[in-house]
Amino acid sequence: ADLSTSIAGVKLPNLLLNASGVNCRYENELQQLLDSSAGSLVTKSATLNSRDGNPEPRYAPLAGQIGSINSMGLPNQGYEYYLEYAKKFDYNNGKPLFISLAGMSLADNKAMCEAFRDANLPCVLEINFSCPNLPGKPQLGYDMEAMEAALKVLAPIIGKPFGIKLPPYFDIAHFDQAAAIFNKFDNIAYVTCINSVGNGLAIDWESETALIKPKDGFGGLGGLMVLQTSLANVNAFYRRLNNGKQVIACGGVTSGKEAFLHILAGASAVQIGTQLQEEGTGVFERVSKELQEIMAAKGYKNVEEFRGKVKTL
Ligand SMILES: CC(C)(C)CCc1c(C(=O)O)[nH]c(=O)[nH]c1=O
Repeated sequence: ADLSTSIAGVKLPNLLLNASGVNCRYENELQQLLDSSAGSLVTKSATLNSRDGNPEPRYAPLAGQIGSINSMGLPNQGYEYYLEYAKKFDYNNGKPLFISLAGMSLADNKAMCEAFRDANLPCVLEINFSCPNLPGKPQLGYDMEAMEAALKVLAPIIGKPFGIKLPPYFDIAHFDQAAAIFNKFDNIAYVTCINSVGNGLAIDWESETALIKPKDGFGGLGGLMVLQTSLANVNAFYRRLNNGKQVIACGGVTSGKEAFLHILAGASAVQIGTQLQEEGTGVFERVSKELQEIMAAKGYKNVEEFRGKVKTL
């Protein structure tokens, strides 16, 4: 079965790719993704200057393989490292390149977007709206006015199709408000739903201790436990976005089954985070095969035949 797809004007031979943040901070990790069965790759969200991130342990899998918790603190090489990588990237290798940006301020996001615009490269920018906002204010993705103000500055600078990485929403009014904002910007080509479910707390019952060190153990939740929230965000934006805007799914994909569900919910591509962290890049081959087996069993030749076709009662 054909798993290829197009996003923001670039063609992915396979709709599976990594979630930003996992196995994508360093060039050697990015090469591992290129050498895998993934159809594309996205870099670790970049900030203006390089960052070490939070003290460890800052990532932990949850017992029973139900998911993960992380408070990495945006460890990355600084945007110029990823700009250089994007300048020497072989765009004829068959897999497109996505670059994630998470400025610590609108000024930082503006400067990074201007640098990528001036370099005029075929890579696709994915702006991480879980980036922090002013102190005391929620992350950008939860501040509708700040999110619209940021897009009014960044969308014209980027000029060409780009994507935004969104935190999960849990209120229908928020789906409505966020989608109405995104529909105002013609060059928002896609949204990636979801980033980790913010500020969970994982505690080990034997040691009576939080699993991760930063933020008193508070961190973003990922993996199978966030699947239903992710499916809802994928489908909510699939139903609300117009003018051909697409949705990339991220959240809870451990096998072909969850990838299939995300496509039913409306996803044009599917990112894998926690399962990639736990299993390694072989996950792309395994999930691709499982998805193709499911499609064959159901008689689907390509994903267009069932994308967004989730039935309701
Ligand atoms: C949470 C932020 C540090 C503000 C952004 C980077 C990020 C991180 C991180 O680097 O801690 N972890 C996630 O699960 N998603 C993210 O978007």
